[in-house]
Amino acid sequence: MSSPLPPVAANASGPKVDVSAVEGGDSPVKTKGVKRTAAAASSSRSGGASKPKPKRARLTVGDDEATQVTCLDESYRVPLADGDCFYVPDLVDAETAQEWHDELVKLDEWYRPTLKVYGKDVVQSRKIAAFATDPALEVKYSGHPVKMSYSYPPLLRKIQDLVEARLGIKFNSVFANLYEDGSVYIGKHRDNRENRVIASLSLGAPRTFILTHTNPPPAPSPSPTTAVSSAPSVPSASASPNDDPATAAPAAAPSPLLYAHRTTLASGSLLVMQGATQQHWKHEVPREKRAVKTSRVSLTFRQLVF
Ligand SMILES: O=C(O)CCC(=O)C(=O)O
Ligand SMILES: [Fe+2]
Repeated sequence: MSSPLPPVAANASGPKVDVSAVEGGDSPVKTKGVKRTAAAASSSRSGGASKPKPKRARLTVGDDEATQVTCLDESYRVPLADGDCFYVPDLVDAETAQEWHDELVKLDEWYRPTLKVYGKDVVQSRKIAAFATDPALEVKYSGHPVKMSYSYPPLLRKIQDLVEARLGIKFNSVFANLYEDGSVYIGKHRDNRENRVIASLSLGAPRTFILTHTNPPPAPSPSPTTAVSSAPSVPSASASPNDDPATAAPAAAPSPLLYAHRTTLASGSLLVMQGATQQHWKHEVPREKRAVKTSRVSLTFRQLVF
């Protein structure tokens, strides 16, 4: 059985930062974070007579750190309320995507992380493999350090180069997920705001992806006489037949923005989440035991600010 991933930020030697406690959330799946150890931070600098302060995961980042994807055509936008999300259905063709999948599943770096779930250590059934370009970058999932590899396999480097060229930004890490079949899933969660941009490349079996707004507007009233749509994504019911058109309040125009979104991530597709998306939305790849019998790899390229 697959368990969802409850990642939290911390590092081995610095003070612990439990981002999940701050961000809250109604699912057992918490957030993911990053920081550098004092030792790692100093080892990545030249000189360093005075010991630098440990860099801690933060919940907010400055505007100057806000490198975002700006070059994608608006036709790729997923019109989320309070979110900044794009879906490119065909970053690479299906044949290439399958070839990459088949090559990546052979990597030595795959492992099942151990998670703390309600105080107990649980081995996750979904394998992951994590890579970072910066040797100072450390991440914890739920109290356990992620096994991070600091050298990229050539294919992964090639893929990251391609994604970076397409999006016009650089990433400093990639977390790969292996969904061996439809029984493997990732529960509803959000990744923390240190993930300034997450670009997820899907390779192999198509999988359902669900985005849920954490604070949608109230549903419209069921009563036809009092019906006033306050949920912008739901078209408002027409006014009651008794309403005098001259005096009736104008119906609220339905907003084109979404408060929930369900889609299928095609093989070779790229999904980009950035801006305030993680603050206002949760996402998941649900179990599809019957429908999905083959394997999928997602490469989640991350721009982690630390
Ligand atoms: O596999 C996916 O498409 C999503 C993975 C994800 O949400 C994550 O790694 O945080
Ligand atoms: Fe995620």
